[in-house]
Amino acid sequence: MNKPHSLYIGLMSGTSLDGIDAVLTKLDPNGGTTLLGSISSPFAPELRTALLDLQTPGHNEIHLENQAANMLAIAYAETVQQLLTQSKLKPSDICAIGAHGQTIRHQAELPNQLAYTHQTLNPALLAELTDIDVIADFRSRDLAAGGHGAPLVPAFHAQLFGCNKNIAVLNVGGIANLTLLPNDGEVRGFDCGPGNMLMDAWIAEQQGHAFDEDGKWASQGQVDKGLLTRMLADPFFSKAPPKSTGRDDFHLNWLQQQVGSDNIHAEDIQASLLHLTVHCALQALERHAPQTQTLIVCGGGACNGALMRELKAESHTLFNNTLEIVTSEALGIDPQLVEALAFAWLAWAHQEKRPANLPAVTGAKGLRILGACYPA
Ligand SMILES: Nc1ncnc2c1ncn2[C@@H]1O[C@H](COP(=O)(O)OP(=O)(O)OP(=O)(O)O)[C@@H](O)[C@H]1O
Ligand SMILES: CC(=O)N[C@H]1[C@@H]2OC[C@@H](O2)[C@@H](O)[C@@H]1O[C@H](C)C(=O)O
Repeated sequence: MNKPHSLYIGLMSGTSLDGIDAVLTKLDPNGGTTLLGSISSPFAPELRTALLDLQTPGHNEIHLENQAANMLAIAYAETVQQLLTQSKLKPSDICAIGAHGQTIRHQAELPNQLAYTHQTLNPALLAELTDIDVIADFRSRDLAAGGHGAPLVPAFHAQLFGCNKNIAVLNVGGIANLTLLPNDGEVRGFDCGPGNMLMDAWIAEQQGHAFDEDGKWASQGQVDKGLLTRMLADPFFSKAPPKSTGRDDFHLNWLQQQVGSDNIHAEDIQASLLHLTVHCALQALERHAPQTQTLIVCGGGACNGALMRELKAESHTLFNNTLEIVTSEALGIDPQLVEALAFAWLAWAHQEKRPANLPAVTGAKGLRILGACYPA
């Protein structure tokens, strides 16, 4: 605290489980962000397996979870070290690290029970290894105040993209989430359904690839109308916000149940999953912000050419050719770094004692300061 600079590091490892996105940013006194450097490091296979195994309940979870939390802290610390070396900086130059951790459970609505969410990470070890203040556990306080603890990026999207136009931001990560930035109203946002996660899971199961490069495999298939209809009948899609989801709700078993005993070609399943992602996002946008003029796409899905083409094609029908769709790249922001930038900003907000949740988004009963600090 009280460092002369306002340099922050943001560390994000999201629901795709593809690795760590790290950014070094300079924060101005109003929360304006200037990106100074970035690194993306894929997870080592054993760490990815350990984190993936924890997504479903299993034997000896407490031990396994703590081991994974330690491994993740070590992987985060190595990434921070690379970022410092690359930027020719030392730990004392950095105000704080905002570290998301890995979501392994997200139970934001439990009938007759208190809700919870859990991002695994050993933040004390990360502070010890880096000698930098670490801010972690950003979601719990919002949940304690009755919110979903997610999505948290809408406040940052408002800061980054401004609120004076009818803009929406679509993050297509493992899960897809929308931020609505109307020019005359409150910032809103919610998770709209699966992003890349089911497509990743299906191509991994069928072909052993981590993801469908540029959506090429999906492009070889046709949407299966029966499968699409069954998938869209999942109650999550018709729920009103606030709403959030994760691997707890959408996973390979969920897909296999929807396919059932139908004999559908594997590439048609992939095409249907791509269409599901596109359709759910645009339908939610049309339902909640039909006046939107520009949709900014970020997250790894922005790098999927087939997904971007289908978003544009489907929007012509739903929005009558009035919706412009761009990736954040067009605005000079790497789509894959937006969430890591958000966690640097959330760390800044914590250190500045500024509330960073949006009750209109998460459903919390009030504004709250997010995160817990582990001093260097
Ligand atoms: N060139 C590409 N072609 C197709 N898909 C891609 C490409 N590059 C990235 N992706 C997709 O983006 C995913 C990673 O996206 P991202 O890093 O935004 O997710 P995340 O941050 O883990 O998820 P979330 O936002 O839900 O927390 C990959 O798993 C893959 O599905
Ligand atoms: C519980 C959790 O980790 N949720 C993630 C996930 O990934 C995308 C979407 O679902 C979003 O709600 C959230 O992440 C971003 C960073 C958020 O909080 O805004």
